[in-house]
Amino acid sequence: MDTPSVSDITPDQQGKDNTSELLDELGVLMERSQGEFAFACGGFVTLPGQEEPGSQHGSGSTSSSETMASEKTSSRPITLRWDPDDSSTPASQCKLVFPLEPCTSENLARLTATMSPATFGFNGEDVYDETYRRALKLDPSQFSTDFCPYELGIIDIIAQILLPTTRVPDNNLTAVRAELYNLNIYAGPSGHFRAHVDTPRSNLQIGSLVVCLPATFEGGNLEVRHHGKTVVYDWTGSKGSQPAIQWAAFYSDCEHEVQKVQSGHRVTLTYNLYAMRGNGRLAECRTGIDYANLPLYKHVRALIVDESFMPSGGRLGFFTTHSYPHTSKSSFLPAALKGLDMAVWNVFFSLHCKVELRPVAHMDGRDFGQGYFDSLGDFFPFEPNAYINYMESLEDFNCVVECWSGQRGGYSDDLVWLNKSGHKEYQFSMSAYGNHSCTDTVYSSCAIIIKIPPYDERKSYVKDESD
Ligand SMILES: O=C(O)CCC(=O)C(=O)O
Ligand SMILES: [Fe+2]
Repeated sequence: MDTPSVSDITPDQQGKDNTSELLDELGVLMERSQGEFAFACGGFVTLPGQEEPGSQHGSGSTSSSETMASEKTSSRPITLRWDPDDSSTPASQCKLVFPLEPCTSENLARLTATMSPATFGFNGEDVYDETYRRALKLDPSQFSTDFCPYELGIIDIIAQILLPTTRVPDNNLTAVRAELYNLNIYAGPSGHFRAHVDTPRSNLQIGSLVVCLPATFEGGNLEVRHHGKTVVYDWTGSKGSQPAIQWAAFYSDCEHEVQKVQSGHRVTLTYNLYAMRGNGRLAECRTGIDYANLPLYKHVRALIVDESFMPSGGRLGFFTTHSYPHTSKSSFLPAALKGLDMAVWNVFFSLHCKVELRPVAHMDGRDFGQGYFDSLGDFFPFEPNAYINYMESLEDFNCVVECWSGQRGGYSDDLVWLNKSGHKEYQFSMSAYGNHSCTDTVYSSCAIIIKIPPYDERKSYVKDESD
């Protein structure tokens, strides 16, 4: 069945109705706003070099205007120790200090000999395939390091950029917890990891952090993609004349890849990032986004006070621009919304519109964002059931969707969609390709459904606000 389009709206015969044009403008603004919200951020921390003690700490976000944090910090040299294969190996031979000195190349060779080939998750299994990923890994139980992303402020920066504040009462996720996942080495001439999406480890996981320790290598750019945009992290160089620890963090649903390392060793620590009810440094002094200053807020407010916009009220639908886990009761939504999705939620919520998250089901092959909308689920989250446990393929998913929408779905003739679903390509691949095998968590499309009150009702709210 067809999705009602903006132009299908019946004009209110009682008065002037500019809804159609106004919604077209709002849709364009939302599309443009996408660029204002970062999906990845990165930075560096210098270490003391030969010439002067390090004193610089930078961070860049991927939003249209690059930002650099000005906090001045530098790191001490980073020590890495690991368990030897043979217990007679002296500790001094199982240790590296970054920036790497050329004289430690024997220890580096010993480390790579200890590490195992890195697998990736595919169809619920850990697979080793060098055409897809060529890298070495070491489990955190087998090494230790004095590198701490909290100490250098990296986690605070990530929380500021990737964890937008929410107006959801009693459910604020304001801090980020980083859990060390692996030590990896991508070595020349062919270390790489083809495009994939990391496997979420829990419903609270918001993303991944990759920290590149200072060592010499060529190539190995990390490319992170979301909504047709790509951010490239090139960690080959030092910062000015100083060696640096360089890092990038990105949302879980962003596709990313490590380009081929031509020579040298690209040594990284990877972390899983989880949203937390905060009690870190940021919890009491968040300087998160002030939604009232967003162009989107001003635009929507102008619509709400406009008598010719949806004079009798109505419902709008916005497909979330990020993917979210939906197979658990504890999906932590809407508190865990990201980027533009959180902005849309907050903007309409602040303007007294009822907002709710709803699952969207669709059949394979239909372009539901362009007029083949199938079914809007009744509630969110979608509870796990027997089908989900066996869901490893697109066919299985379609079966689940059909079952679910038959039982619980509802067509929604009165809904006007503000955007198209941008995440069809990611809905099913989450359980197929990842950095770790897992079938527990899958992503599905979800939408923010906004109830616009009739003008007569909403004008009193607006009046109250300006009094
Ligand atoms: O090393 C990197 O830059 C990214 C590694 C990665 O994608 C992973 O371990 O899942
Ligand atoms: Fe990854």
